[in-house]
Amino acid sequence: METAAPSAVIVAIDGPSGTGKSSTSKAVAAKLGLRYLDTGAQYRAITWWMITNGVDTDDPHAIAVAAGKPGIVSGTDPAAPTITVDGLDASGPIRTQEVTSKVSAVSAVPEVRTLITELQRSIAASAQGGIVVEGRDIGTTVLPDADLKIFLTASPEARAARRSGELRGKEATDLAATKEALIKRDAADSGRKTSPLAKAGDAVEVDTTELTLDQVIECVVTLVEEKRAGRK
Ligand SMILES: Nc1ncnc2c1ncn2[C@@H]1O[C@H](COP(=O)(O)OP(=O)(O)OP(=O)(O)O)[C@@H](O)[C@H]1O
Ligand SMILES: Nc1ccn([C@@H]2O[C@H](COP(=O)(O)O)[C@@H](O)[C@H]2O)c(=O)n1
Repeated sequence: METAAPSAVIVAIDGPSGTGKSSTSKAVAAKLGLRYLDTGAQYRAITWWMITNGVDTDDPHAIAVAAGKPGIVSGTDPAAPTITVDGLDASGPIRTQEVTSKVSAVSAVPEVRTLITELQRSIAASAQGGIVVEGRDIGTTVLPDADLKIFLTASPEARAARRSGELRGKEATDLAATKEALIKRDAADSGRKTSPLAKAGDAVEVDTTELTLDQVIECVVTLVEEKRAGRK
Protein backbone atom coordinates (compact mmCIF):
# COMPACT_ATOMS: atom_id res chain seq x y z
CA MET A 1 0.00 0.00 0.00
CA GLU A 2 1.25 3.49 -0.86
CA THR A 3 1.79 5.80 2.09
CA ALA A 4 0.92 9.45 1.76
CA ALA A 5 3.74 11.99 2.04
CA PRO A 6 3.90 13.39 5.55
CA SER A 7 1.89 16.59 5.76
CA ALA A 8 3.57 19.96 5.86
CA VAL A 9 4.49 20.95 9.35
CA ILE A 10 5.51 24.33 10.75
CA VAL A 11 7.94 24.17 13.67
CA ALA A 12 8.87 27.24 15.73
CA ILE A 13 12.07 27.03 17.80
CA ASP A 14 12.83 29.91 20.15
CA GLY A 15 15.18 30.52 23.05
CA PRO A 16 18.05 32.62 24.34
CA SER A 17 21.44 32.89 22.69
CA GLY A 18 23.60 29.77 22.53
CA THR A 19 20.91 27.29 23.51
CA GLY A 20 21.39 25.39 20.25
CA LYS A 21 18.52 26.75 18.15
CA SER A 22 20.44 26.99 14.85
CA SER A 23 22.29 23.67 15.14
CA THR A 24 19.15 21.83 16.22
CA SER A 25 16.82 23.48 13.70
CA LYS A 26 19.13 22.82 10.75
CA ALA A 27 19.61 19.17 11.66
CA VAL A 28 15.91 18.55 12.36
CA ALA A 29 14.93 20.20 9.06
CA ALA A 30 17.53 18.15 7.14
CA LYS A 31 16.41 14.86 8.75
CA LEU A 32 12.71 15.52 8.12
CA GLY A 33 12.95 17.08 4.65
CA LEU A 34 11.79 20.51 5.81
CA ARG A 35 13.03 23.99 4.91
CA TYR A 36 14.96 26.00 7.51
CA LEU A 37 14.87 29.71 8.36
CA ASP A 38 17.40 31.46 10.61
CA THR A 39 15.58 34.67 11.61
CA GLY A 40 18.52 35.90 13.69
CA ALA A 41 20.54 36.03 10.46
CA GLN A 42 17.95 38.43 9.03
CA TYR A 43 18.23 40.80 12.01
CA ARG A 44 22.01 40.53 11.78
CA ALA A 45 21.84 41.32 8.04
CA ILE A 46 19.83 44.50 8.54
CA THR A 47 22.23 45.50 11.35
CA TRP A 48 25.23 44.93 9.08
CA TRP A 49 23.58 47.08 6.40
CA MET A 50 22.98 49.89 8.96
CA ILE A 51 26.64 49.78 10.06
CA THR A 52 28.06 49.73 6.53
CA ASN A 53 25.74 52.55 5.44
CA GLY A 54 26.65 54.84 8.33
CA VAL A 55 23.32 54.65 10.17
CA ASP A 56 23.75 55.34 13.90
CA THR A 57 22.64 52.12 15.58
CA ASP A 58 21.98 54.03 18.81
CA ASP A 59 19.36 56.16 17.04
CA PRO A 60 16.03 54.30 16.74
CA HIS A 61 14.56 57.05 14.53
CA ALA A 62 17.43 56.82 12.02
CA ILE A 63 17.08 53.02 12.00
CA ALA A 64 13.32 53.24 11.46
CA VAL A 65 13.75 55.63 8.51
CA ALA A 66 16.33 53.34 6.84
CA ALA A 67 14.66 50.01 7.69
CA GLY A 68 12.99 49.48 4.31
CA LYS A 69 16.11 50.15 2.24
CA PRO A 70 18.11 46.88 2.34
CA GLY A 71 16.89 43.94 0.30
CA ILE A 72 17.30 40.84 2.44
CA VAL A 73 16.95 37.38 0.91
CA SER A 74 17.18 34.13 2.90
CA GLY A 75 17.89 30.75 1.31
CA THR A 76 16.13 27.98 3.25
CA ASP A 77 18.01 24.80 2.30
CA PRO A 78 19.08 23.38 5.71
CA ALA A 79 22.22 21.89 4.11
CA ALA A 80 23.32 25.30 2.82
CA PRO A 81 21.34 28.22 4.25
CA THR A 82 22.17 31.57 2.67
CA ILE A 83 21.62 35.24 3.41
CA THR A 84 22.16 38.11 0.99
CA VAL A 85 21.76 41.87 1.35
CA ASP A 86 21.17 43.75 -1.90
CA GLY A 87 22.49 40.70 -3.72
CA LEU A 88 25.71 40.45 -1.68
CA ASP A 89 26.56 37.35 0.36
CA ALA A 90 26.35 38.53 3.99
CA SER A 91 26.88 35.18 5.72
CA GLY A 92 30.39 36.08 6.93
CA PRO A 93 30.06 39.77 7.86
CA ILE A 94 26.89 39.23 9.93
CA ARG A 95 28.81 37.04 12.42
CA THR A 96 31.34 39.69 13.55
CA GLN A 97 31.49 40.88 17.18
CA GLU A 98 30.48 44.35 16.00
CA VAL A 99 27.22 43.10 14.50
CA THR A 100 26.59 40.86 17.53
CA SER A 101 27.03 43.82 19.89
CA LYS A 102 24.63 46.05 17.91
CA VAL A 103 21.94 43.66 16.70
CA SER A 104 19.73 43.89 19.83
CA ALA A 105 19.43 47.68 19.47
CA VAL A 106 18.47 47.39 15.80
CA SER A 107 16.06 44.47 16.28
CA ALA A 108 14.23 46.37 19.04
CA VAL A 109 13.03 49.05 16.59
CA PRO A 110 9.32 48.34 15.82
CA GLU A 111 9.62 49.33 12.11
CA VAL A 112 12.43 46.79 11.69
CA ARG A 113 10.38 44.08 13.36
CA THR A 114 7.31 44.78 11.23
CA LEU A 115 9.29 44.43 7.99
CA ILE A 116 11.25 41.35 9.05
CA THR A 117 8.17 39.66 10.50
CA GLU A 118 6.32 40.09 7.17
CA LEU A 119 9.31 38.62 5.34
CA GLN A 120 9.43 35.65 7.73
CA ARG A 121 5.71 34.95 7.34
CA SER A 122 5.92 35.01 3.55
CA ILE A 123 8.89 32.61 3.58
CA ALA A 124 7.04 30.22 5.91
CA ALA A 125 3.89 30.42 3.79
CA SER A 126 5.79 29.48 0.64
CA ALA A 127 7.54 26.47 2.22
CA GLN A 128 5.17 23.87 0.78
CA GLY A 129 6.58 20.83 2.55
CA GLY A 130 6.97 22.57 5.90
CA ILE A 131 9.67 24.54 7.66
CA VAL A 132 11.61 24.91 10.89
CA VAL A 133 11.84 28.60 11.85
CA GLU A 134 14.15 29.60 14.69
CA GLY A 135 14.45 32.86 16.61
CA ARG A 136 13.17 34.70 19.64
CA ASP A 137 9.51 35.52 18.88
CA ILE A 138 8.48 32.87 16.37
CA GLY A 139 6.04 31.01 18.63
CA THR A 140 4.65 34.17 20.25
CA THR A 141 4.40 36.59 17.31
CA VAL A 142 5.62 35.49 13.89
CA LEU A 143 3.87 32.11 13.64
CA PRO A 144 1.47 31.86 16.58
CA ASP A 145 -0.37 29.00 14.79
CA ALA A 146 2.77 26.88 14.31
CA ASP A 147 2.07 23.13 14.59
CA LEU A 148 4.82 22.68 17.16
CA LYS A 149 6.59 25.23 19.36
CA ILE A 150 9.82 24.45 21.17
CA PHE A 151 11.61 26.73 23.65
CA LEU A 152 15.25 25.74 24.18
CA THR A 153 17.07 26.78 27.35
CA ALA A 154 20.50 26.09 28.90
CA SER A 155 22.46 27.51 31.82
CA PRO A 156 24.52 30.64 31.06
CA GLU A 157 27.66 28.64 31.92
CA ALA A 158 26.89 25.92 29.36
CA ARG A 159 26.00 28.49 26.71
CA ALA A 160 29.19 30.50 27.31
CA ALA A 161 31.31 27.36 27.12
CA ARG A 162 29.67 26.42 23.81
CA ARG A 163 30.22 29.89 22.38
CA SER A 164 33.85 30.05 23.56
CA GLY A 165 34.57 26.73 21.89
CA GLU A 166 33.05 28.09 18.69
CA LEU A 167 35.02 31.36 18.76
CA ARG A 168 38.38 29.84 19.69
CA GLY A 169 40.97 30.67 17.06
CA LYS A 170 38.80 33.29 15.39
CA GLU A 171 38.45 36.08 17.93
CA ALA A 172 39.60 36.56 21.52
CA THR A 173 37.80 34.13 23.84
CA ASP A 174 37.31 34.81 27.50
CA LEU A 175 34.67 32.63 29.15
CA ALA A 176 33.56 35.28 31.67
CA ALA A 177 33.32 37.97 28.99
CA THR A 178 31.42 35.63 26.67
CA LYS A 179 28.96 34.79 29.46
CA GLU A 180 28.51 38.47 30.32
CA ALA A 181 27.90 39.38 26.66
CA LEU A 182 25.26 36.72 26.12
CA ILE A 183 23.46 37.59 29.37
CA LYS A 184 23.44 41.25 28.29
CA ARG A 185 22.06 40.40 24.83
CA ASP A 186 19.37 38.14 26.31
CA ALA A 187 18.35 40.90 28.75
CA ALA A 188 18.02 43.39 25.89
CA ASP A 189 16.07 40.90 23.75
CA SER A 190 13.76 39.93 26.65
CA GLY A 191 13.26 43.50 27.80
CA ARG A 192 12.27 45.21 24.55
CA LYS A 193 8.66 46.35 24.13
CA THR A 194 7.94 44.85 20.70
CA SER A 195 7.80 41.05 20.50
CA PRO A 196 10.46 40.29 23.12
CA LEU A 197 12.25 36.97 23.53
CA ALA A 198 9.63 34.86 25.33
CA LYS A 199 8.31 31.34 25.63
CA ALA A 200 4.88 30.89 24.07
CA GLY A 201 2.32 29.50 26.52
CA ASP A 202 1.92 26.37 24.39
CA ALA A 203 5.64 25.78 23.72
CA VAL A 204 7.47 22.66 24.91
CA GLU A 205 10.50 23.71 26.97
CA VAL A 206 13.67 21.64 26.52
CA ASP A 207 16.57 22.33 28.89
CA THR A 208 19.67 21.42 26.88
CA THR A 209 22.26 22.04 29.63
CA GLU A 210 22.99 18.36 30.22
CA LEU A 211 22.12 17.12 26.73
CA THR A 212 24.41 16.56 23.76
CA LEU A 213 23.43 18.20 20.50
CA ASP A 214 22.44 14.77 19.11
CA GLN A 215 20.13 14.19 22.07
CA VAL A 216 18.43 17.55 21.53
CA ILE A 217 17.98 16.83 17.81
CA GLU A 218 16.52 13.40 18.58
CA CYS A 219 14.15 14.91 21.14
CA VAL A 220 12.84 17.52 18.68
CA VAL A 221 12.55 15.00 15.80
CA THR A 222 10.44 12.78 18.09
CA LEU A 223 8.20 15.73 19.03
CA VAL A 224 7.65 16.59 15.34
CA GLU A 225 6.91 12.96 14.44
CA GLU A 226 4.43 12.67 17.32
CA LYS A 227 2.73 15.85 16.14
CA ARG A 228 2.50 14.53 12.58
CA ALA A 229 1.17 11.16 13.78
CA GLY A 230 -1.47 12.89 15.88
CA ARG A 231 -2.76 14.76 12.83
CA LYS A 232 -3.32 11.66 10.65
N1 LIG B 1 23.42 20.44 23.35
C1 LIG B 1 24.59 20.94 22.98
N2 LIG B 1 25.73 20.52 23.55
C2 LIG B 1 26.94 21.04 23.22
N3 LIG B 1 27.12 22.01 22.31
C3 LIG B 1 26.02 22.47 21.70
C4 LIG B 1 24.71 21.98 22.00
N4 LIG B 1 23.82 22.66 21.25
C5 LIG B 1 24.53 23.53 20.51
N5 LIG B 1 25.85 23.41 20.77
C6 LIG B 1 26.93 24.23 20.20
O1 LIG B 1 26.78 25.52 20.79
C7 LIG B 1 27.08 26.53 19.86
C8 LIG B 1 25.88 27.46 19.74
O2 LIG B 1 24.82 26.75 19.13
P1 LIG B 1 23.79 27.46 18.16
O3 LIG B 1 24.47 28.44 17.28
O4 LIG B 1 22.99 26.38 17.51
O5 LIG B 1 22.91 28.24 19.24
P2 LIG B 1 21.80 29.33 19.01
O6 LIG B 1 20.78 29.13 20.05
O7 LIG B 1 21.33 29.29 17.60
O8 LIG B 1 22.60 30.68 19.28
P3 LIG B 1 22.28 32.16 18.79
O9 LIG B 1 20.89 32.47 19.17
O10 LIG B 1 23.26 33.02 19.53
O11 LIG B 1 22.49 32.18 17.29
C9 LIG B 1 27.45 25.81 18.56
O12 LIG B 1 28.84 25.72 18.49
C10 LIG B 1 26.83 24.43 18.71
O13 LIG B 1 27.53 23.44 18.01
N1 LIG C 1 13.22 36.14 15.97
C1 LIG C 1 14.31 36.87 16.30
C2 LIG C 1 15.59 36.43 16.02
C3 LIG C 1 16.65 37.21 16.36
N2 LIG C 1 16.45 38.41 16.91
C4 LIG C 1 17.56 39.34 17.17
O1 LIG C 1 18.69 38.99 16.41
C5 LIG C 1 19.80 38.77 17.26
C6 LIG C 1 20.71 37.76 16.65
O2 LIG C 1 20.13 36.49 16.72
P1 LIG C 1 21.02 35.16 16.65
O3 LIG C 1 20.03 34.05 16.81
O4 LIG C 1 21.68 35.15 15.32
O5 LIG C 1 22.02 35.23 17.74
C7 LIG C 1 19.20 38.46 18.63
O6 LIG C 1 20.06 38.76 19.70
C8 LIG C 1 17.97 39.37 18.63
O7 LIG C 1 18.33 40.70 18.94
C9 LIG C 1 15.17 38.83 17.20
O8 LIG C 1 14.98 39.93 17.75
N3 LIG C 1 14.13 38.05 16.89
